[in-house]
Amino acid sequence: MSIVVKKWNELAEVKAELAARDWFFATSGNLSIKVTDDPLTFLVTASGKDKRKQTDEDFLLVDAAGKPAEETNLKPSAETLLHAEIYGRTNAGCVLHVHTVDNNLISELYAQNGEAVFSGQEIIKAFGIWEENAAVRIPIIDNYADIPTLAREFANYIHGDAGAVLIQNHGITVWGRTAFEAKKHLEAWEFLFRWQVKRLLLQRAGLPVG
Ligand SMILES: CSC[C@@H](O)[C@@H](O)C(=O)COP(=O)(O)O
Ligand SMILES: [Zn+2]
Repeated sequence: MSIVVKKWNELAEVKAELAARDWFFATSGNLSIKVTDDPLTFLVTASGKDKRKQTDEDFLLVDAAGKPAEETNLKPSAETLLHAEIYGRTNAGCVLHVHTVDNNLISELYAQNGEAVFSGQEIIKAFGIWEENAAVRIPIIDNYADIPTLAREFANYIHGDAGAVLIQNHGITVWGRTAFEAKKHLEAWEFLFRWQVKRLLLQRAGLPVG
């Protein structure tokens, strides 16, 4: 099996799992997986598709600049530049972007702080952090309509081979060394977002949550 086919299958599996979670509303979301390092190429979702559907036109191979690396009628994701920034600056192997109601609410609630901070949750261990009472923080950036501008701002928050950024009233972009790690981190962030939104509502209702 060629490396492209192997990576295609791996990304298709992650895409199906995120689809099963109903995280691809209204064609939103984009995913990618690195295929080669030198030269850098990665498979990225084709733009504008319903990512819940599985077809043989789901992904296309692009280069370090996010341009198609081979002849195709498909258009790479509108947000391919963000993926390219991550692969160009880190050893990440996979990038996942989803829009959920909870990640949008958290991005709006904490936008003025420039980040959202979470602590006191066992699931934080999914980030490989084992200290008691550890806190995790996710930066929140403005949602520029101009993608090169968004990618430049986003690049300021790419600090390692695994990470995540919330784009205000838009969605989350998560990356990891492997597809497994990226998906694990995405699920952990979405757990924390959902927990916090529910917690705030329960607090508001006067229920005894911390
Ligand atoms: C209705 S989705 C809005 C898009 O602009 C974008 O944010 C998105 O996540 C999907 O775009 P795509 O070009 O299909 O990757
Ligand atoms: Zn998006």
